[in-house]
Amino acid sequence: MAVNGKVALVTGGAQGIGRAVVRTLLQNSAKVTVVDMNKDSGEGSKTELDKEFGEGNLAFIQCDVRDGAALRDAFQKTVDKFGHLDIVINNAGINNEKNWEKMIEVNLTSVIKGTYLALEHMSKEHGKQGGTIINVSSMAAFLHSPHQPVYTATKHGVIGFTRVMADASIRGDYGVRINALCPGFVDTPLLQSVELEDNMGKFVKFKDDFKHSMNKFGVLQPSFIAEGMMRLVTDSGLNGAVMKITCSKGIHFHTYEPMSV
Ligand SMILES: NC(=O)C1=CN([C@@H]2O[C@H](COP(=O)(O)OP(=O)(O)OC[C@H]3O[C@@H](n4cnc5c(N)ncnc54)[C@H](O)[C@@H]3O)[C@@H](O)[C@H]2O)C=CC1
Ligand SMILES: CC/C=C\C[C@H](O)/C=C/C=C\C=C\C=C\C(=O)[C@@H](O)C/C=C\CCC(=O)O
Repeated sequence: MAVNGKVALVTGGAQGIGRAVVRTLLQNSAKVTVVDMNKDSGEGSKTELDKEFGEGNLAFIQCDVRDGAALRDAFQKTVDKFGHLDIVINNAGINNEKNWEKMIEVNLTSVIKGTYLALEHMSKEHGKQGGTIINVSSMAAFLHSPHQPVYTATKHGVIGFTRVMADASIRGDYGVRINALCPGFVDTPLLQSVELEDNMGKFVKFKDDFKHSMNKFGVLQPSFIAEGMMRLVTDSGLNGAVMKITCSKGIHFHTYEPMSV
């Protein structure tokens, strides 16, 4: 899929990885809606990006992705404003082992909601033109560690859900490619949460292990993750692939044993 002229919706797009991919999409002449709960970051980011790429290419909608009605409304407003929808990146996520029920709502339940809403606006089963969905997981799903039990569970869930939906898209002829993306450690504000008892709860005592892993495996830049996302958007042969992005191997894909019949 060429990106110029396409319409994208990015959750959690006001900062970090999401902001990096929003900027890359705008660089490639896409129209973008940023859906984020942080009004100040969202409006600040829009002001900066409007200066760089001109007004009329970027919309910001303040929305907590856990609010299903508000998320549905954000998708509809995007189609009303830009005419259609082609790319959805379910990126919003948190690290909060203390309020782990909230974390499941953000990191997994809202990714499921975002995927189903994306299909309503893109799938041929709804008479639409097709598109691409990227659901953001993590390398935490492959290299578990003792301090993020529920975060790890949510990221495993994103992969499992995404792979099944990619199969459903083939069988149902949705015309929509659906991928999971698993970054290693990335230099964003999220990483700071590992130091905080408010986020880590009783697991904060393991923070030195986490920092050891960061030192061992390295920390990536958000722009490199955006590069991986753009490859998933533009390469039509990747439906269902699980992309991994690490310092050691760069952009690569997880290989699964073929299912025995
Ligand atoms: N930073 C890292 O090391 C890694 C991050 N990830 C994942 O990448 C995604 C993005 O993370 P980062 O950019 O690092 O985080 P970040 O904390 O820098 O940015 C997350 C954005 O999502 C927004 N957000 C959070 N909860 C929300 C909600 N309920 N509704 C709407 N917006 C909400 C925040 O306001 C923020 O703008 C997350 O899913 C995270 O789990 C995956 C692997 C590594
Ligand atoms: C407080 C921040 C919260 C979450 C950040 C992030 O989501 C957590 C990441 C957790 C683990 C990252 C692991 C990174 C691993 C690598 O970079 C690999 O090079 C390690 C080598 C092999 C992994 C096994 C495999 O590839 O299957």
